[in-house]
Amino acid sequence: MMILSRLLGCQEQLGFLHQSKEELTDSHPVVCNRNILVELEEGVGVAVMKMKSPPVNSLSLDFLTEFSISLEKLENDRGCRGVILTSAVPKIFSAGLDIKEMCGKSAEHYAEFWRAVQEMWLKLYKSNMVTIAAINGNCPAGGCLMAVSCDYRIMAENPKYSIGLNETQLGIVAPFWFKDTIANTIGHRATERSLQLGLLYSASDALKIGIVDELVPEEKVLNAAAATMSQWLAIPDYARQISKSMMRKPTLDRLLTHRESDIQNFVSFVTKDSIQKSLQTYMESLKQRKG
Ligand SMILES: CC/C=C\C/C=C\CCCC/C=C/C(=O)SCCNC(=O)CCNC(=O)[C@H](O)C(C)(C)COP(=O)(O)OP(=O)(O)OC[C@H]1O[C@@H](n2cnc3c(N)ncnc32)[C@H](O)[C@@H]1OP(=O)(O)O
Repeated sequence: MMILSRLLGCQEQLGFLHQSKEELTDSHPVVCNRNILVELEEGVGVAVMKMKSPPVNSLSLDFLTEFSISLEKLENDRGCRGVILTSAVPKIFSAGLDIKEMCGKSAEHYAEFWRAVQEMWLKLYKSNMVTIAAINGNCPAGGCLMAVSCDYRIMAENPKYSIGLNETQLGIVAPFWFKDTIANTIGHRATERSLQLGLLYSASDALKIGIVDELVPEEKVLNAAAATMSQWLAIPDYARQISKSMMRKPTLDRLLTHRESDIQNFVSFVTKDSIQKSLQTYMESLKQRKG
């Protein structure tokens, strides 16, 4: 019930009510949501989802809810066959899960938050559409999860940007389905090293290890994503979708089977004093780094 009311509440915020006339008459309909801008190029059947939640596109409960609803809308739109996921915030793809959602809140809140994280991943990983991440900025932890859940990743070749699952550096643990998703991308051994050490890879190292598929100059990321999209869309949908599902279903089923226990694990993990302390110390270190 709580989730339903949040979804309904969010649908109002989603801004279908706030579209300007220009946006509606444009041949590229734009939906201006609070955290995500969705632009569907109807003739081509490709949507661009631009995350725009400054300063760092952190994945808050509101953001995740909006993301899942937006993706579902595209999924149900027969005119949309592909999605490019990118950021409208300079230098940041996404800073990952919003740490504030994991600090000093109730057990009920943590459970609701974690269900929303699961939902985002389930929707993205099982999408029938072609999904391409156009990574135009830093991409740690939950941001990396989003990227590796797509079918293909193109990253800006900027030495200042990094990508990876750095959870252990915060004193927390990436859950099994984060691990499965990255292992399906870079293999078991590289995942073991990557997870234990909480490695963040530079763009060039990310290409070498296979977290990303291609590097291009920053200003060409979106064009490169569009070019790759047209190659993938040249394959008949049905054959491609069955192949995708064949590869991903066991990983999806594992979370679906253990969804409730995964939420309980998260809640009991995150409510530990030691974990709360680690997360608070990490947030403070982020603030101090600035000063
Ligand atoms: C047994 C296991 C069972 C179950 C599982 C249990 C547990 C948990 C699993 C949880 C999995 C977690 C996944 C995650 O995604 S955790 C988040 C990890 N993210 C990071 O480590 C990134 C942190 N951020 C950065 O490194 C930098 O901010 C970044 C992205 C490189 C950008 O740098 P910069 O442009 O310089 O910006 P600032 O650092 O100055 O940040 C601006 C502003 O944003 C705040 N902020 C940054 N990141 C986050 C975040 N992830 N959440 C919330 N807030 C964030 C930062 O503090 C600044 O705030 P201020 O108020 O000072 O302006």
